[in-house]
Amino acid sequence: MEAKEASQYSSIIVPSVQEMVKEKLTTTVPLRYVRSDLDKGDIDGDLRTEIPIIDMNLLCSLTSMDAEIHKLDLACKDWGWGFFQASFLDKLKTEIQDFSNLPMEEKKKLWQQPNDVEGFGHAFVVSEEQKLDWSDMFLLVMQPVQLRKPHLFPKLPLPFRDTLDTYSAEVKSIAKILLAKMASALMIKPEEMEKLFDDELRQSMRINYYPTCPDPDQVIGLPPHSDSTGLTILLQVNEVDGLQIKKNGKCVPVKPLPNSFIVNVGDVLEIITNGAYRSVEHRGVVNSEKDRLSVAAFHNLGMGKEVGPVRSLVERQKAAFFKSVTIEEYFKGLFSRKLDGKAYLDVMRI
Ligand SMILES: O=C(O)CCC(=O)C(=O)O
Ligand SMILES: [Fe+2]
Repeated sequence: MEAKEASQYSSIIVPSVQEMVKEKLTTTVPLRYVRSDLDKGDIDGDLRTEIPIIDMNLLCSLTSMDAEIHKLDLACKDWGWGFFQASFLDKLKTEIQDFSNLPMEEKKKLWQQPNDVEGFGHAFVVSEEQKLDWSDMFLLVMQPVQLRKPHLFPKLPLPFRDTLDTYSAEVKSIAKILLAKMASALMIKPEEMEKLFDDELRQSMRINYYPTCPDPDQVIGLPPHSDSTGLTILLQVNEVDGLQIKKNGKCVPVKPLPNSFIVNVGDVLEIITNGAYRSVEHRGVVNSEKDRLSVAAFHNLGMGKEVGPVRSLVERQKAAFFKSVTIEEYFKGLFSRKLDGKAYLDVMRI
């Protein structure tokens, strides 16, 4: 029942950009990828625009907890983003690279099926006329484990399958720690947050592959969007630039830092915190020299949970700024649209 519901979300099957570039099927950009519809954005070249770095060790130690929670709190209010230190994930990175370079006949076995968004392919393609992104993705629901698709997860090559399994459990526990600290900073009752992100919490992994492009200014790797999740933990796999976030109307490039993740407040957390924390718009740009890889772990509410501002905040602020809907309704609406900045959040606004 649950797995069936999950597979109702789908996206129109599109060509693999990686294949197109590798097979030299194109030396110019096909029209469907030319994004004259998008604003190129003003790049913020000011080196003082520094993304806050949160130290996970400090955050979790009792003595200096207050200062680091305050930093985390400010980062979420002001940016929707932050970094924290973590052990270096060499093995995972190498295995993701190898996985992305599997021969096409192997990848085809893991391709999206009709009426399902999981597997290799793309998401948010809802019409044959729609412009396409200069990227390929591989999407997989990892948690709760009973929602792993039998035709996908068990078919992943070893040792990548085991590495991804371990990574999944680790980032899930990091996400839970961060959510608990955020609840504490906002004076949300701990049990309210715990109940929302309990053992049923859904974690999806999205591996993004951005091939080189003969004319990078004409295309977009991933259009401006905010993540439609609670919390995203993003790893820039091969340390190639390409991620940009929007801050005060300008695009700020996010340099990949070794030993760090990017933590991203998603729309669902903005709703839950009644707007106290803001999801941030970001995009992926490509270049003509180096392929780029990233892996995003999205953490969301489990089946049957309600997305809406938590009671303790609504009581204190005496108003709810967002509607409450079931997570199923929320996703049905989301996947029937193309990615468009923070537009879907406005649909939820009261
Ligand atoms: O590739 C990146 O750095 C960003 C990926 C992203 O925004 C996403 O998967 O939602
Ligand atoms: Fe994103």
